[in-house]
Amino acid sequence: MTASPATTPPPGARIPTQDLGLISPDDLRSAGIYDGCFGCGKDVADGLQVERTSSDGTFVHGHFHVGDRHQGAPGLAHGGLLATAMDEILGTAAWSLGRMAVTGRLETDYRMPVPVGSTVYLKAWCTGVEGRKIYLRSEGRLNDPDGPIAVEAAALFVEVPAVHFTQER
Ligand SMILES: CCCCC/C=C\C/C=C\C/C=C\C/C=C\CCCC(=O)SCCNC(=O)CCNC(=O)[C@H](O)C(C)(C)COP(=O)(O)OP(=O)(O)OC[C@H]1O[C@@H](n2cnc3c(N)ncnc32)[C@H](O)[C@@H]1OP(=O)(O)O
Repeated sequence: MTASPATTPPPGARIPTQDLGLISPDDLRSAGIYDGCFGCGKDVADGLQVERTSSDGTFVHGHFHVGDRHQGAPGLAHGGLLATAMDEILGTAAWSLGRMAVTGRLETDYRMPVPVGSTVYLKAWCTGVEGRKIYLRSEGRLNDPDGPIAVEAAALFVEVPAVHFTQER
């Protein structure tokens, strides 16, 4: 992955090990908080419906199925949707560290076309934290957790206060 300086942690940035586990859409729904995410909302018919499957303090994993509604070129996934999938799993990795954070910068490398009908297996991990800045990487593999890398990303997430998500911001 060719990451820019903005998404590369500075020397000495620490890598946190805290793992709060996955916050699933079901958790959010039952808490009455949130059900409308384009990336993971189960009831968002045209969304990606990314399913998060595990978190072990280093890596978070998930997957999604590429449907007709995700097409760009005929029969192939749209690149913007693949970037969205990267954003989703990167955000999951940041939040599973107990950090309320939003995407500041997202860089994506597309390595292979992703056909409609594929399942993309997602993985993300933190490469360093400095102050409010959280550096992360992710990858999406084709049709198998160990399949070829079709898309990969580097990102800078920035920690924000809860008011970021309210009308009062
Ligand atoms: C997000 C999910 C919400 C859901 C909530 C509900 C339930 C949660 C449950 C589960 C969550 C699980 C998973 C999450 C899933 C998906 C994640 C999706 C994430 C998104 O899809 S989220 C939407 C897109 N996102 C935005 O909508 C952000 C808009 N934006 C801003 O809100 C501000 O722009 C902000 C806050 C980014 C910074 O603003 P600010 O004023 O607070 O701080 P400031 O500007 O000082 O930046 C501080 C330091 O970051 C550096 N920095 C900032 N941006 C940079 C850039 N682009 N390039 C290089 N460096 C950058 C500065 O250079 C400085 O660095 P330094 O400290 O060294 O000077």
